[in-house]
Amino acid sequence: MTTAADAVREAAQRIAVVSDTPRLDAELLMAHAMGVERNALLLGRLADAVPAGFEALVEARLAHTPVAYLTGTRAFWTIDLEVGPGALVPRADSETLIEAAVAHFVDRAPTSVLDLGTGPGTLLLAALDHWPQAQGLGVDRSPEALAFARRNAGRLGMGRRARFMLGDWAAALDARFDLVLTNPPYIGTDERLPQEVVGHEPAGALFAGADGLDAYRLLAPQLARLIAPGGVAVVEIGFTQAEPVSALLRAQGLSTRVAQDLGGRPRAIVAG
Ligand SMILES: C[S@@+](CC[C@H](N)C(=O)[O-])C[C@H]1O[C@@H](n2cnc3c(N)ncnc32)[C@H](O)[C@@H]1O
Repeated sequence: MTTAADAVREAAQRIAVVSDTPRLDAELLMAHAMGVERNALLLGRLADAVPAGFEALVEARLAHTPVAYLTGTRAFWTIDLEVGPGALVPRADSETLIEAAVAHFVDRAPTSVLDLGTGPGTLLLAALDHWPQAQGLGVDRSPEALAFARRNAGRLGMGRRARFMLGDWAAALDARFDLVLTNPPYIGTDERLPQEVVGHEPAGALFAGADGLDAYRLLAPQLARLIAPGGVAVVEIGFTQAEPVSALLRAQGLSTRVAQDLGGRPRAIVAG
């Protein structure tokens, strides 16, 4: 009999053609097909028979579908988020923004958080999980993404602390917030991306004009009026964008510093 362990091994070999993390992908798909956490696989369920549905998941992965769209969830910071087509898959690099915010609020906790371009609620819900007394607002122009965000807030027991609004960045807002988080689209329109990204994730979450800076040009003046006294904005950047984005923020009278991701690359601008 082919065991789940055999099937994971074989699937990983096939998935290696489309993924840099084939063994992890195969294990996540097997855990999903079995209806268990990946940890349960590592604890021995790989001796089980291959569940129905595993092969279809592998086929979809070979067609470049992101693993998170197949399993329906993605871990981010301390929370698990429900994700699917219509919402960007949260990236580990974006945890740099939460780390930078935690480093800023050493002596006090933020009570109000704004997440511009919230997608499935990623940065807002991670921040509210970290600061249980805080409340917040997530804005996105994508109704599909906001549907995921609202479901995630409910699933995580944050339905009363997290509100979500359909909108064009902060155009409709006049309040100030202790913490403003944003990871807007920042890819230049000519940049080449992997098939699993361009073929599956929403273009409106990725691209921002020829130089990738269009969203920052709109956001910079808005951020300057949104930050409460003593507060801070933390803005994700592509690793070549520290200079131009800092310049846009400084032109609005904000002071800036760069925060690096775990790979030591510039990943966020902290502005206040
Ligand atoms: C890179 S994704 C980040 C999503 C989410 N914050 C995350 O990390 O998973 C950028 C998000 O900004 C949203 N967005 C793009 N343009 C926008 C606009 N003008 N106003 C509001 N949201 C916008 C997209 O729909 C998308 O959800």
